[in-house]
Amino acid sequence: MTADTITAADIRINARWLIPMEPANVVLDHQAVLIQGERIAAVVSQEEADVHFRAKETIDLPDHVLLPGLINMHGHAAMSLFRGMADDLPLMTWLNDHIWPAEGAFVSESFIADGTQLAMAEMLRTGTTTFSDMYFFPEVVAQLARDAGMRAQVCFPLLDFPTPWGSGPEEYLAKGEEFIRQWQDDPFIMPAIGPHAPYTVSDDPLTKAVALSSATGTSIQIHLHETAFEVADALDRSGQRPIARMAELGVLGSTTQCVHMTQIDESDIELLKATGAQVIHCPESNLKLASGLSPVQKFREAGINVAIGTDGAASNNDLDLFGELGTAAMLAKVVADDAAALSAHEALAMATIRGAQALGRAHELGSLESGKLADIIAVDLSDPFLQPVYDPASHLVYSNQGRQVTHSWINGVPQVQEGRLTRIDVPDLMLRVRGWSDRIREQQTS
Ligand SMILES: CSC[C@H]1O[C@@H](n2cnc3c(O)ncnc32)[C@H](O)[C@@H]1O
Ligand SMILES: [Zn+2]
Repeated sequence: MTADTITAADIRINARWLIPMEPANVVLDHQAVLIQGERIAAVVSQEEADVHFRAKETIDLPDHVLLPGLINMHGHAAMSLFRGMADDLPLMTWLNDHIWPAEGAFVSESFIADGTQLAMAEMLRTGTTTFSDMYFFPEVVAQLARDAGMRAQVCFPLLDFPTPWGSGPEEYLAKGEEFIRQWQDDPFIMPAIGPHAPYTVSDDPLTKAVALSSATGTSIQIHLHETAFEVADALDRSGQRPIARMAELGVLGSTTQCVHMTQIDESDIELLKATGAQVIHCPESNLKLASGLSPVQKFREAGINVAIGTDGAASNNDLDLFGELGTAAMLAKVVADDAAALSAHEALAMATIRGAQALGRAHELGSLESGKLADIIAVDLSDPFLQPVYDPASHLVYSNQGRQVTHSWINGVPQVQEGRLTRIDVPDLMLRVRGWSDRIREQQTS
C-alpha cells in the first residue's frame, strides 16, 4: 500500500489492546479495526489507520481490549426460564424428576420464543456472538436468532420418545430434514442434528441421523460420556462403552461434536483422534450436576479440538462464557495436576478459534483478521477490580466477568453499545419472563 492510497471503511474501532487469536498468544497495543460491510477490512496500528483509511464512523475505546466474538458451543437456550428451578441434583434425577416433567408441562412455541430471547440477551450482553442450541421448536429458535442478528448453530432434537415437538424419531427426522433444507443456505443459521444422548436414542434413528448428516453436510451434536452412570450402565447392558457404539454406528467424524466427555480412557481418546471428532467442554454444568471431570489437557495433547459451552442456564446457572473460561482454566490445572495446563490464551482460544473450528467455520470466524466476518467484542478493563493491567488476556480469563463487555458487532452490525442491547426490547422481555416464572412457580407449589 502506498502513502497516497486511502481505503474507505464503514466503521473504525480504536482500542487500547487487541487479541487477534490468530496468530496465537499475541496481545497488540493501540490497534484499529476497520469494518467494511460484514467483514473486517484490516487490523492495523492506529498510526497506519490514520494514513490509509477513512471511516464513516469512528469509535474510540481507550481502556478496552478487542477480541473475536465468543462462541458458546453448547446450550439449551430456552431453559433459561428454568434457571434456579431445580438445583443441587445429579443429572438423571434432575432430568427425570424435574426437567422433563417441566418441559412436558410448559414447552410450547411461545415458551421457546421467550426463553430463547432471554438467553440471547444474556449471551449478547456477556460477549457471545455465536451460540449452539439443542432444543425443541428449532424453527422458532432459528427465526429468533436471525431476527436478532445473532449467529447460531441450531440442532433439531432427536430422541426415542415423544416431546412437545413431536411423537418420536420418525417425526423428528422428517421435521428435521425440512428444517435443514429451509435454513442450510442462511448466512447466520447453521442447522444441525441433535441426537440427545446414547441412552435416549436407539441405533436405528442414530443411523438415519448419520445418513441425513452425510446427505446434507450438516453437523451432529450429542451429549456423550456425561456421567460415570452413563458409561457403567452402557457397559452393563451391552458390554460396550457409549463412544464405541457411536463409532460403530458411524456417528463419530470431524463434523460431530461430543458434548461433556468426562469418564475417559485411552480407547476413547484413540476413537476421538482417529475420527477427528470435536469435544465440547461444559465445565460448570459438569461441576454443578457432579457429572465428572473432563481431561481437557489430555485431549489437547492428543491433537483433539476442544471448544467450550455453558450448557443450559438450568444446570450452570448462567450463560456468561467469560466466567466459564475462568472455571475451565482452573479446573484443567487441577485435573492435569499441572498449573501450566490451559493458559489464559489457550482458554480464550477455546471460546473463539476452537469454537469456529468445531463449527467448520474457522476460515471466516474466530479471529480478528482481514477478510473474516466482523464478529467483534470490546471489554472495558478500566474498573478497579481489573487494575493494574499487566496482561489483558489474564484479566479476561481469571478476573473478568462478562458484564464488562461494552460493545459487540455481529456481521459488522452493532449489537451491544455502551453496555446496552440494540436489538432486544429488554423491559418487554422482562414482563414476559415474569409471566412464565409466575406460572412455573404456581405449578410447582400446587
Ligand atoms: C434433545 S432436546 C435437549 C434435551 O436435553 C436436556 N438436557 C439439558 N441439559 C442436559 C444435560 O446436561 N445432559 C442431558 N440432557 C440435558 C433438555 O432438558 C432437553 O430435554
Ligand atoms: Zn446439554
